[in-house]
Amino acid sequence: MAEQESGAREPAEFGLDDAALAAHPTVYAADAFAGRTVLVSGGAGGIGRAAAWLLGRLGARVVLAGRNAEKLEGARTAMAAHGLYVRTAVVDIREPESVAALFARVAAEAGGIDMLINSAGGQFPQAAIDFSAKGWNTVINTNLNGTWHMMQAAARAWRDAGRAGSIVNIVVVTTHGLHGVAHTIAARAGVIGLSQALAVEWAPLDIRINCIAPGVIETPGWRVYDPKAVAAYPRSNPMMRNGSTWEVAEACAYLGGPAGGFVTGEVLHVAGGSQLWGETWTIEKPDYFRV
Ligand SMILES: CCC/C=C/C(=O)SCCNC(=O)CCNC(=O)[C@H](O)C(C)(C)COP(=O)([O-])OP(=O)([O-])OC[C@H]1O[C@@H](n2cnc3c(N)ncnc32)[C@H](O)[C@@H]1OP(=O)([O-])[O-]
Ligand SMILES: NC(=O)C1=CN([C@@H]2O[C@H](COP(=O)(O)OP(=O)(O)OC[C@H]3O[C@@H](n4cnc5c(N)ncnc54)[C@H](OP(=O)(O)O)[C@@H]3O)[C@@H](O)[C@H]2O)C=CC1
Repeated sequence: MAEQESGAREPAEFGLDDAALAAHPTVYAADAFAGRTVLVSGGAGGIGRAAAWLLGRLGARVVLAGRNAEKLEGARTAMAAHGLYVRTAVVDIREPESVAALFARVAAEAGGIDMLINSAGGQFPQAAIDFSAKGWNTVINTNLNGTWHMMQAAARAWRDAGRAGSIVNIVVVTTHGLHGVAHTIAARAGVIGLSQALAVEWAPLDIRINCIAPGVIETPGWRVYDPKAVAAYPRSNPMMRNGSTWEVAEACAYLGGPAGGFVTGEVLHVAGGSQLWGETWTIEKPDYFRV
């Protein structure tokens, strides 16, 4: 892979750690989310964790959700030590019953939510022609069906409580330059289309729905990618660098909070322009494309 370099790093080194997330400067006022409750799926992962830290620091009560209780507890402990209000809940977003139980618990223990960030998701790199039925179904179930279960449960809770809400779905860049993850592009394009349909259908319920399409953002999720592919990520966009989870977190605060009050059905790329120029190969680039 001529265009990819060596320089492998350990997955644990990817992204901002809790100490950095506790101290990172923010453009938002310290009380911008005071009185709000935010549920973050994938909240112990890279992007979700940064969003949880930011919104918690801005005064929100935060509920972190994911499958791995130990990971969730690690994130909760770090944030609680900083004086933030954090609760955790185990959920598999692919299972409607698990999602229903999550929302029942959040209603009972936190009085419901005002904002949902769907950051739970992921995929593995593989040439599409080699996808197994199980692999395809896993990625579609996680990213499209799982996100839908979370959105519908949130909307039902808001409708029943007569409460306004906003949803931010973390997707991927679907329109240009991301290769080797066709299953996730199909799933996320589905989430974008769904979000646009629901932005209209649920506007009468005072529910806003937007998506963020991150480009290459350093997180532990990168562990499934070949180190040689990862080494090439900084050259995959016109800004010639990787993005940080904080940059996505601040976009979540904009779209999901009061600043984005008149924005719905939108897709915000936080991708250094990779939706326009550049290529991200998560698998080895075929010789056919080498010029
Ligand atoms: C910068 C680039 C752009 C984007 C970056 C990011 O999003 S990074 C941040 C995002 N974060 C992430 O992406 C997090 C990392 N990703 C993951 O954890 C998983 O890819 C997941 C999201 C599918 C969850 O899976 P899970 O724990 O629910 O399930 P499981 O692990 O048990 O797999 C189920 C089935 O899927 C198949 N299959 C799975 N892997 C491979 C493979 N390498 N090869 C081939 N096939 C594979 C296989 O069929 C397997 O069943 P089997 O044959 O074993 O019986
Ligand atoms: N990092 C990047 O470069 C990019 C990331 N994205 C997307 O952003 C989102 C967040 O990614 P990132 O933070 O990097 O990745 P991480 O892998 O760090 O975080 C993803 C989190 O999702 C949770 N999760 C996965 N499957 C499920 C499930 N079925 N039910 C509940 N939780 C689940 C995992 O938690 P647990 O293990 O506890 O289940 C994990 O902590 C993902 O959708 C990702 O694809 C998009 C473009 C680029």
